[in-house]
Amino acid sequence: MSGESGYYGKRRKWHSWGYEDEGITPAEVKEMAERVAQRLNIDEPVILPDPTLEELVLREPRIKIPASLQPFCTTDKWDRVFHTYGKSFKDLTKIYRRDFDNAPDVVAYPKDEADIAAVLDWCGDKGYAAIPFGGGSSVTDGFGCPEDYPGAVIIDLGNLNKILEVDDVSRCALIQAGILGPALEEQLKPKGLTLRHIPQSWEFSSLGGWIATRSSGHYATHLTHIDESVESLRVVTPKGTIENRRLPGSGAGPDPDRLFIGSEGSLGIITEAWMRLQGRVKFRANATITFDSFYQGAGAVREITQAGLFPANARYLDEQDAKFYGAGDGSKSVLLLGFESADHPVDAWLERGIEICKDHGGSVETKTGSGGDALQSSRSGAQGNWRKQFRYLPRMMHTRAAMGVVSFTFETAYTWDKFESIDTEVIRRLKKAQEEITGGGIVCRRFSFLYPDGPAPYYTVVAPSDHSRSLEDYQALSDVASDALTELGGTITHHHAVGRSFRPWYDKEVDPLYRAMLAGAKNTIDPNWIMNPGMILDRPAHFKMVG
Ligand SMILES: Cc1cc2nc3c(=O)[nH]c(=O)nc-3n(C[C@H](O)[C@H](O)[C@H](O)COP(=O)(O)OP(=O)(O)OC[C@H]3O[C@@H](n4cnc5c(N)ncnc54)[C@H](O)[C@@H]3O)c2cc1C
Repeated sequence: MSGESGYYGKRRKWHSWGYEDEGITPAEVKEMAERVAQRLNIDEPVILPDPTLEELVLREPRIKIPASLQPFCTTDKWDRVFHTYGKSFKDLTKIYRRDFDNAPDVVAYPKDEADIAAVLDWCGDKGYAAIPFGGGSSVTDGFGCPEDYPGAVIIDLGNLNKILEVDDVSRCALIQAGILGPALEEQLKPKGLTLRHIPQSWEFSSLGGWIATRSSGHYATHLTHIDESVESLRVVTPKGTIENRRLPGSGAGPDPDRLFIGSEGSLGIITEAWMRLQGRVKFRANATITFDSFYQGAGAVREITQAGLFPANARYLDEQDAKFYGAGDGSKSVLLLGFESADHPVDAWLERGIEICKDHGGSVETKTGSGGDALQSSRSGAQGNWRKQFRYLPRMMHTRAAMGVVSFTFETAYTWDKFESIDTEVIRRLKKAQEEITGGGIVCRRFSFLYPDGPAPYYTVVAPSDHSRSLEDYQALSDVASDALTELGGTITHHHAVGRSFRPWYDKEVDPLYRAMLAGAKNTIDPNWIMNPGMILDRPAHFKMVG
């Protein structure tokens, strides 16, 4: 059973991104480390070797698996290690520090809802934490087990990986929640349909994880969040199963799906979803446009979004970000603008977008319309480099942890009226903190998603450090960013979820009375507070086990 659950039936690396049989060569690691070291003026980075399973010390499992659950539950070391962490900089640094003090006690690989219900019953009886696991790509500490629980059980949904039904009249499909991005699209392709929800973590993230974290995918505008593609959900909770009705829209009270979308495993386990689909893309048109300054191009991007053009792609990178992704030479901000359709040519939309950019002083570097090979052009030049790095960089992200530099991203959203003032202040505070804490570093940003009323800026922070303090330096810098966003009026997360990492700031962002109302809902369906403790809400101090 160990590690072989899931559609592809093969093991993934537990200390980095990718399958075990996919090699990142030592030369690639060295090249990446040298590039980062050069940009941060580090003379000779010390690159730690990859950790091995043998050298890790785990505490003994604190709990015993009942006989009825043994066929799909395990305490094997590999399984406990693989499911200890997500993939944030903090996680990867702890992995390279060989710190597995808080590994889960048991990992369950349920085949169906009956197995899930049986595990939840067991956890409910004993007070063990029950923690759902989709693709494991959480970057916000989505799985950590609280110390005050007598045991922690990870529920890996990798065996729930099928498309169960396709309604091609309404263009929807019933899909199991544990399916990863590639398997989902593979199974839809013969029907000529697509979900077209492609976060950067697509290869190793699941439908249930996307819904539980309100992820954002391929579309820079319009169908940005997974929320818009959910038609209805089925959720197994400790108190029973909730199945919502399939409806294209409804005015019947608060939306019952919405409570679970973004609940991060704290209310129950999403097992199936009817998802709205689309035809596969036939027409594309795209252009690369440069601007002398980030704020100049931001004006163009705002006007495009407010004109109702809804580009599929409108990644707008500042000078440093463009250089980092190979989309520019570091002297200009770069807008990668793209339109697509399964039904009609989109050249008119691109032309209007370009017109707006030119009004704001933009220069068109490349352009391909529906008549040309827009697919090919999105795979070459600035567009292609960005696309390639977008897929390749996750495979290399452990390098930064291995070399002891600080490297993390964070994202937010706020309204356009506050854009320049918040952005300037966030960068000012981060640069000051970098001077004080790490003696310098890089801060760059892009717009990853756009709304008519505001952008979702995405910041990358890289700073020199060393193995003895990189985690502490990361936390100090990340706290500065989180404090700034909360104080200045942005959200603490646009699409990476709250997790345990951003709970203190989420608690400030959301009205206390609303959180009390959520706690009431949780108490009804999870009276022993076993579901992913610490996510969104904390178990009340006066809590007593029931049942
Ligand atoms: C390299 C990289 C790139 C990323 N790019 C993006 C991006 O472009 N857009 C974006 O939105 N995010 C991105 N992320 C963050 C992450 O991929 C998303 O949060 C994703 O939605 C998590 O899906 P998952 O299946 O991996 O969930 P997991 O990491 O397995 O779980 C995330 C949380 O959801 C809970 N959960 C998982 N499945 C279920 C379920 N079926 N029912 C209830 N709760 C569940 C877990 O308990 C956990 O708390 C990225 C992460 C990495 C490492």
